[in-house]
Amino acid sequence: MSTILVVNSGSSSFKYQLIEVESEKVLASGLVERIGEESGHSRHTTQVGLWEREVPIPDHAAGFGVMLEAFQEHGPSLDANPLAAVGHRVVHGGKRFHEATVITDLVKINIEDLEELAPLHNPANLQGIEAAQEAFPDVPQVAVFDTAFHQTLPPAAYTYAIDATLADKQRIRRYGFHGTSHKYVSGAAAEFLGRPLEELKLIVLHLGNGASVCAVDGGMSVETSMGMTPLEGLVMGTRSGDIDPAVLFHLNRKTGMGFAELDELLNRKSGLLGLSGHGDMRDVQKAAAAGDAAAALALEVYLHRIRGYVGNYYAQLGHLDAIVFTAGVGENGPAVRAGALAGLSELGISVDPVLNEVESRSPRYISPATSPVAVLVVPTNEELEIARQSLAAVSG
Ligand SMILES: Nc1ncnc2c1ncn2[C@@H]1O[C@H](COP(=O)(O)OP(=O)(O)O)[C@@H](O)[C@H]1O
Ligand SMILES: CC(=O)OP(=O)(O)O
Ligand SMILES: [Mg+2]
Repeated sequence: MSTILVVNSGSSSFKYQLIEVESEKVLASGLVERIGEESGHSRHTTQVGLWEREVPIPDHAAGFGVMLEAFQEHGPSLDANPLAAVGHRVVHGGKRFHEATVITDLVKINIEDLEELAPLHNPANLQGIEAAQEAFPDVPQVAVFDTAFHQTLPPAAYTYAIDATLADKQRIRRYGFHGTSHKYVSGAAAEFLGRPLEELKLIVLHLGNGASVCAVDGGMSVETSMGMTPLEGLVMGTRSGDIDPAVLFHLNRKTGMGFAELDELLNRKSGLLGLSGHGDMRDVQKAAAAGDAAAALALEVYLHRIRGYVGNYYAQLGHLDAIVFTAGVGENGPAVRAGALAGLSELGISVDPVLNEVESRSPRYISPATSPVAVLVVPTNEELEIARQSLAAVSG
């Protein structure tokens, strides 16, 4: 059995799982959050219990230390489960990385070089890698890139219509993100449908805090809504998604806001948060239900954007076998699923109101049995996919 520690470092938190890959057994999982705030929070879950701690966690290195202490105090022992690898989620791999890669100094330089393209994510990913190298100097570290699955995008999908020479020099093109999730979910959907992935045309809606859509043709990503950075596309918790770039010129001229402020505005103060004051979908729904007009509009904008992408990608694919919902909102938000696909029955897309309310951790249909296009909920498992790819990278 091969045990892999999977580390998913976010900007202010990280999640981890200790996974026995062949059996898909999760030996432990946890979360270290509110890194850099006055008081941090950690949770460690094993097969025998759950432990929580409130402690200041100044940075990701300290957060990694909190995780190691949890393993020491509550198990399972990392000596008894020697690690085959530590698998790291790395958000931006640029054009260079097509698959999971064993981390060398050169790979780290490349990840650092891409920080300017993913300022919320790559610096945190790198800190996680360095903390893991220090804690486990003899264990191979593997980077699994969010961008890798989208290396199959055709030029028509990844090219921005701007000066080609400048774009090339500055690495400006669309890369796409959440690839580990889109890949895992496509495979799991094919398995659930009992059909070869090679034959299927799918639209995957990854609706988490960050959110993106992917058109998957025969198992390959052919179009996706995030672009050069994870800012483009859908409305997200705090990110605007698509916006006319001239808004930025206008704000700069009118208010004097500089690039740092504009970056902060679109990445951290927009999306659901900017529209309603709430970045978490559950809070937006609660406020809308209580009659808050701003929250109701935020929901409408969110759903309108998804519906537009579904129509767009259906047209790009020319045929559609299934639409697949995944991630926090996609897996747990029946109202969002129904709202996003409302009015599409002429396209063969409908959601069954009873099936849509079923709560389950397993893949399931939410479309009526007679629907030409299947609509599914398939829970994502980025950690298992990272563990599988990490094992393949160190074995191959
Ligand atoms: N029952 C639910 N109904 C609607 N939204 C939910 C529900 N449970 C979780 N969510 C939403 O899922 C989002 C987080 O998704 P997740 O995939 O965990 O995000 P990330 O991994 O990007 O941090 C939050 O906006 C949260 O409100
Ligand atoms: C790439 C990205 O947006 O990731 P997340 O959803 O974890 O923020
Ligand atoms: Mg996520």
